[in-house]
Amino acid sequence: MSDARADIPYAQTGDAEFRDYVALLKPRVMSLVVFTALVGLLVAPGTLHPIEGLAAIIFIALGAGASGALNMWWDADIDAVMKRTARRPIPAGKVAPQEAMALGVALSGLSVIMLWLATNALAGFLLAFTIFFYAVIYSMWLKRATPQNIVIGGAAGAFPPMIGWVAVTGSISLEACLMFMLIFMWTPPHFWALALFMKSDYHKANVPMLTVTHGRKATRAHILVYTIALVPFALAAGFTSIGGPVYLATALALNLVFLHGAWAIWRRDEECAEADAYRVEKRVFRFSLYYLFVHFGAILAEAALARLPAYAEFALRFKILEVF
Ligand code: HEM
Ligand SMILES: CC(C)=CCC/C(C)=C/CC/C(C)=C/COP(=O)(O)OP(=O)(O)O
Repeated sequence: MSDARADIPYAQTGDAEFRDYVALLKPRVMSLVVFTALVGLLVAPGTLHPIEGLAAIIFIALGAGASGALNMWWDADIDAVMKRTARRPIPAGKVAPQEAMALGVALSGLSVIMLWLATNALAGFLLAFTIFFYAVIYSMWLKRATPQNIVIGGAAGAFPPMIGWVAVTGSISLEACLMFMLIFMWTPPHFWALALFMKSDYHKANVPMLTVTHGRKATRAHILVYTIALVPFALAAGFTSIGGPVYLATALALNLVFLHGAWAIWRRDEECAEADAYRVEKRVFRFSLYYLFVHFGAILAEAALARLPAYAEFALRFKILEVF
């Protein structure tokens, strides 16, 4: 393992603002993490007191943020040379690397302990494992070691809905595993579509992303293969307690569009892709975010529909009581 951040002199401007510390927590990626964790928590069988549920989501978000800060601390040297990341708080000289590390460690400890206390030990353990996986296994080890970095490392981002589910039930189920697999199999096409139009960044930073090590043609083929492998997991969830007709119809449509995009990426000739500024690749990357968001939205919609009769009965009884 190479020493990533050893003695890199980041000029400190000393003018860190609150928003720089927020940026360390990778808030935009956190939004999807929070949403998927929230869905896991809301659709799990059983109930959590609303205050406990809110606390669980806040601590999962804090844990995700903590792992983001640790990732930015470790990867500051990479971030400094990539155009997309050069303005992050550490390479920009706003926040000292040690400060980011301290924030990451402190928030990790706090979020894990608080999630444990608010819900249960297994949820706390899974959050700790997820932070460890993203910060240590992915950032410190795999990212600089193998082009399979994001395939294995992607597991970190797949845990949040499982953590939400476990926070309620205290155990792992088939449904929790399918939500995990949905994100796990989705991550490679999500990321490689982006890497196709960001190749020079990773090349410059010497990060062994698939585009750099195996070339663009191989990356295009990998996107197609992983998208095909993703489909059965996405559809299988429709036949469990978190699925139903709304989910299945939505998943079918989303997967057809995603497959079509992956196919279009695979079919592309490099010269024509470059000539039209990677429009297809950019479209597939943007669609990947929509894909995941809407899948989890459909899971939530199924849960709401399933609970509708109970709510209706409650409302009806309430009205009848009012009459008498
Ligand atoms: C190892 C796995 C992953 C890698 C390498 C990766 C990489 C990236 C990169 C490089 C971006 C562009 C960010 C930017 O423009 O600064 C991005 C965007 C994004 N990713 Fe991922 N991602 C991964 C997994 C995930 C997971 C699991 C989620 C959520 C469940 C996720 C959610 C997002 C979101 C919401 C954005 C859009 C952020 C924005 O608006 O800029 N990603 N991802
Ligand atoms: C609950 C919890 C701890 C969740 C956190 C897990 C999580 C959101 C993982 C996502 C992985 C991710 C965004 C990788 C980005 O790769 P990168 O870091 O190489 O991207 P970069 O080049 O933008 O830094």
